[in-house]
Amino acid sequence: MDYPGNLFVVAAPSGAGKSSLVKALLELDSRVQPSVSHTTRAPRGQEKHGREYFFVSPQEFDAMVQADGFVEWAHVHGHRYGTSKKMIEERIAQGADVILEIDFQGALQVRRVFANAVLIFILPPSWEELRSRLERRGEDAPEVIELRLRNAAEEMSQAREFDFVIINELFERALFDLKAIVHAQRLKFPAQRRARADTFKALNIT
Ligand SMILES: Nc1nc2c(ncn2[C@@H]2O[C@H](COP(=O)(O)OP(=O)(O)O)[C@@H](O)[C@H]2O)c(=O)[nH]1
Ligand SMILES: Nc1ncnc2c1ncn2[C@@H]1O[C@H](COP(=O)(O)OP(=O)(O)O)[C@@H](O)[C@H]1O
Repeated sequence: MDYPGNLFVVAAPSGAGKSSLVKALLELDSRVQPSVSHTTRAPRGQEKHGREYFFVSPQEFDAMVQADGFVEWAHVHGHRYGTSKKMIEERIAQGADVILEIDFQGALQVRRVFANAVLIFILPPSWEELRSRLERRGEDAPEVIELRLRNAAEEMSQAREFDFVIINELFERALFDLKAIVHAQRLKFPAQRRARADTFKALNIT
């Protein structure tokens, strides 16, 4: 199905900088809306229910799975995370651009349902830098950091399945790349024709 809005899916190993990049994009571009996932993990420091995630119990998560409420869901770092199907479909049907920040398993599942989804993978410049970002962030216990680093190798081996890869070395450069991908998607023929209907009509382009 061809929706008027675009769907962007961003995946990366934990600590590569995906949340920071998506947050900066959202501040710059009001046409992009975040999708808020459901998770069984506990909130961290400043996180709020309904803002970073919908924090739900394993039983509530099971009920959504049974009701076919997720476009995708996966086990990540010992917890379950899922994307509500209804929330995405409604918004891209209304012409909004929606961005998902999910793990690689989920990203590949989303593409099976929304064939036009744009898959973007964020890589850190090195293993040393990935570790030091996780440590500097100061949100996770040492054993959680070790688990995330062990999972990162598997996650990164999937990068070739994605449409675009951004190396997040210099933050501003990586943000520029992310903006360029979003912008290029909007310039594709059907989107451009919808956005500039008057011009297309004046030029007799159907
Ligand atoms: N499949 C899937 N993965 C998700 C979803 N929401 C978040 N994730 C992923 O779960 C992982 C853990 O996220 P989080 O606990 O917030 O820690 P982070 O890695 O520091 O962002 C990350 O790889 C997220 O991209 C979702 O709805 N579906
Ligand atoms: N290009 C960058 N250079 C240095 N530090 C960065 C860069 N991008 C992100 N960070 C920092 O690295 C840490 C992890 O970033 P975060 O966005 O939380 O990663 P993720 O969402 O991929 O787990 C944060 O403390 C963030 O401020």
